[in-house]
Amino acid sequence: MGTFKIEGGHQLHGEITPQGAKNEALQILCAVLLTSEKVSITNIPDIVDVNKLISLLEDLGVKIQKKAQGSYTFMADDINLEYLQSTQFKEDGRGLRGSIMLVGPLLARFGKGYIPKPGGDKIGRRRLDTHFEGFIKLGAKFRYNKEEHFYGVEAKKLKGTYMLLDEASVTGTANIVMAAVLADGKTTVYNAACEPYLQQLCKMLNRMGAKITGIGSNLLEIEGVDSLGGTEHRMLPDMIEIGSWIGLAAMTRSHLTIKDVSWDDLGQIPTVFRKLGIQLERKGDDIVIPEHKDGYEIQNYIDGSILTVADAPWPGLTPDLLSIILVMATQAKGEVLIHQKMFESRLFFVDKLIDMGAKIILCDPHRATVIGHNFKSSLKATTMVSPDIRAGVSLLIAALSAKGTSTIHNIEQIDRGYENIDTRLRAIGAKITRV
Ligand SMILES: CC(=O)N[C@H]1[C@@H](OP(=O)(O)OP(=O)(O)OC[C@H]2O[C@@H](n3ccc(=O)[nH]c3=O)[C@H](O)[C@@H]2O)O[C@H](CO)[C@@H](O)[C@@H]1O
Ligand SMILES: C=C(OP(=O)(O)O)C(=O)O
Repeated sequence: MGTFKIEGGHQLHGEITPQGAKNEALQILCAVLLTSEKVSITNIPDIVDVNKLISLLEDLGVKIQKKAQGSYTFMADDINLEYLQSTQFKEDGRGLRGSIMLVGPLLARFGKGYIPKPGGDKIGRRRLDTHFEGFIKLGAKFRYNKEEHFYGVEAKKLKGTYMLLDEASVTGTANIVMAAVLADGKTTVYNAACEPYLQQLCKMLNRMGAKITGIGSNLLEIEGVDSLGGTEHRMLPDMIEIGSWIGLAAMTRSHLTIKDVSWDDLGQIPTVFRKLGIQLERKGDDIVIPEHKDGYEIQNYIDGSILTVADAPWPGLTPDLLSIILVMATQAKGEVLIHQKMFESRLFFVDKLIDMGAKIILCDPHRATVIGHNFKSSLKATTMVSPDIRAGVSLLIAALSAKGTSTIHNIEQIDRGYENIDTRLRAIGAKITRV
């Protein structure tokens, strides 16, 4: 178990460049299986989950060349389908959530796709019904081995159809779209998820020869084609990392510039931070956060009632930023209700913040009320364990703002999604070491 030691209470300064988007990378990498031609991808983040997926692709027989940091070519012209039945695949496939998106492309191109119950954050139930109901609608036969938690779908040829998803699942929509692009005829997917990750995936598939319309909406129409070709793709900056750096700047009252953020793809994110009192300036494509010398004040609603920050499928606020917003609110002036609607176990980490002196009432597993200190009292350093990727980063931000030296164990959870976070934090003045 890896550990960070953090000496908190220091102001940070300088520029930070966000990595490529983790959740986009996981979709895009799976899509290379849809063609035998070369696919070149840049801005791939060097993080544990992505590297695990690249190694799964390699084990499947994909030829991979690293051209430079974050830049790779992939060629899936000789796939070893037997690997999918191996014990190694049953082990490695469960190492991350994103591996589930291997199924759609494999089913579409090779007529079969298998996956062990995938891993990812332990943040509540994470069902896969939407994915498999979609494949079944496209004509696939489904089986599930309960003992091994091993899922399988098979079909000689998928057939386009209409489907109304039971929920706007991000990875579910990606999986279904990747299956439908090679199906016979037209598929309509209603209640589709439409995060920038998915918009990027659909645009890439269209460049490969797919015929997808409705990109960015919750109604996708996909006219099946016989085959797809190679392409080039560049990952967007990671909007969750961008939100994390905004939270960090606020809590440490630092002047930070976040470079090349792709503002137009950030949706609600800047607006929500502004409602929490954070000043964000747009300079070209950068976000500049000035030093908040006098703190930041949470806005109430027009009628004077307390602000609620809740997650919702895109274009609502992503659930992946709620833990960061919650930690930031602990030093705001005012109160806010954080409502994590999607996941059941993502707010339990507030216990640690309470130990550190934060004023939080956990109302139930989904809701927490935060009463900010307005920097009148700082958080106290402590020892903690990172329970999941976003809670881990939130605790790290809390530790960087706290008085004294904190210890965070299980930092593998943070490394799953943040590239060289300690090195990048040291470059802006943080006192953090990996032990
Ligand atoms: C690898 C990857 O891309 N992971 C992201 C992806 O996970 P993932 O694709 O696994 O998440 P889903 O979109 O399937 O759903 C997440 C959770 O939200 C619930 N749900 C979903 C849609 C909906 O309309 N109502 C609803 O309640 C689901 O039941 C589930 O518990 O999307 C999540 C939701 O943005 C993010 O937290 C994850 O970081
Ligand atoms: C929940 C997350 O990731 P995953 O779906 O990979 O567990 C996340 O990125 O916040």
